[in-house]
Amino acid sequence: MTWSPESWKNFPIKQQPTYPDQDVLGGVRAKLESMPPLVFEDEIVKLRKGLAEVAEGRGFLLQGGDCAESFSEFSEEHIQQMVQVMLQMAVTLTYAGQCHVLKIGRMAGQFAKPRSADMEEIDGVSLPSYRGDSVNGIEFTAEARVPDPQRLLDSYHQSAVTMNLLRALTRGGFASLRNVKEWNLAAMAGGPLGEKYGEMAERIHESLDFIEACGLPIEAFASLQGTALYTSHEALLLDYEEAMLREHEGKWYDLSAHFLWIGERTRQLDHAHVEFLRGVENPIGVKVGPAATADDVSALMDKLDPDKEPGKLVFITRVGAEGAYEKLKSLFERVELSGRKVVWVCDPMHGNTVKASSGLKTRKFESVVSEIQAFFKAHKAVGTWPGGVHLEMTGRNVTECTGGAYALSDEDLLECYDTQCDPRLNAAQSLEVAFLVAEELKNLRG
Ligand SMILES: O=C[C@H](O)[C@H](O)COP(=O)(O)O
Ligand SMILES: C=C(OP(=O)(O)O)C(=O)O
Ligand SMILES: [Mn+2]
Repeated sequence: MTWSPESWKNFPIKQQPTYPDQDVLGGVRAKLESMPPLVFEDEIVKLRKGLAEVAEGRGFLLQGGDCAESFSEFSEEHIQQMVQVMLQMAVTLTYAGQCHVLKIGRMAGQFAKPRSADMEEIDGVSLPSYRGDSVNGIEFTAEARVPDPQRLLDSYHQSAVTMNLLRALTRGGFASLRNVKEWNLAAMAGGPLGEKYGEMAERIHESLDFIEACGLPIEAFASLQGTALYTSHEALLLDYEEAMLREHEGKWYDLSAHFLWIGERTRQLDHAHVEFLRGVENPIGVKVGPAATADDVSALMDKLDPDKEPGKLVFITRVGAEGAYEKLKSLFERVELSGRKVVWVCDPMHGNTVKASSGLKTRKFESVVSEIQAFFKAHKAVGTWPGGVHLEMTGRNVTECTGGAYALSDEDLLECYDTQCDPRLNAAQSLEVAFLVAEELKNLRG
């Protein structure tokens, strides 16, 4: 069947809100269609080129951000801290891992959540689950949990403001490599990770002094003056995504973000999400869970990347630490046999969610690290390239995942557990992951 912006409507669809009034939704869709785009075609083309380099083994992708952005946690400080920790992680991977790094935030549009259960029960009261701020409210009341289309417009506006700030923060000044020492977050200062980073930043600073002393002014290198931080989210709400499509030279771009991914719960071949995303020019990610077979992966490649273009398709594996090596190896082998170049990214978060004694969702730092190590080991065995990591993280000093250099315990979780949905690595844990990944990259070369 031929693709059209609306062809997804002919397919079954999962994880969608049921809006009480379709006319209100229609009005919101029309309004979104008339809005300016959040990103531009040329940026998407540039990202695809960057991802093609990663697919060929000449770069590494760092993708990260909140599990769910929210209306209430929105502030300049929150965004700046997220950018800051991503800059710290990227420079760590570049310097210690000696690898060019492409950065994508789960930012400026990550508002919709697929859920394991349709209903949530507390003290015998059962209400529809919270599905992200672009769908309904997190408060446990019947009123808040009714899906409201106006929230799509609110999330569009918050994304636009976030985008504006991201562009300002990454264009120059703050993101210039000359500021490498200033990126060290206050929350980490004095701690083991802050110190480790500080020492590395000092060495980078000295290298820049040396280059300038050789007569090469740093200002002459655009790539050291600022950086590119692309945006991404799960393309879950297809009414929103369709309204953000724009046609350019006969091709369709989803201008709600640079990079879009299909979640583990909505990647069925004959369903609406795969249908919608097969028609857009953006690079596409697909989450790949523990039950995925090599046949599933193979069929997804045929459907989403029929022209076999490196940089188009990104598989984000999230199989869980247990048995990860064997599962991943069989997937990598199949793709290698097909002769295709896809980007393989490790999401060590979503297969490792457990319940703490308090009942809170958490993830153990050691499981996160173990899945990343299995990912690298399996790539080494097959001869394929470990293209990147995908993390749920924040620049704030939250207590949502246990373990790490500060050895957070189950009891510590209650101190600052702020997530809207899944537990995030805090700033120090995120940087610790970056140092460990840098080590893996170095070993791979060595
Ligand atoms: O972020 C991913 C999913 O939306 C999330 O893990 C689902 O959480 P749940 O299992 O609590 O519904
Ligand atoms: C929903 C998510 O993940 P998954 O589809 O892998 O469960 C996510 O990344 O927020
Ligand atoms: Mn999540």
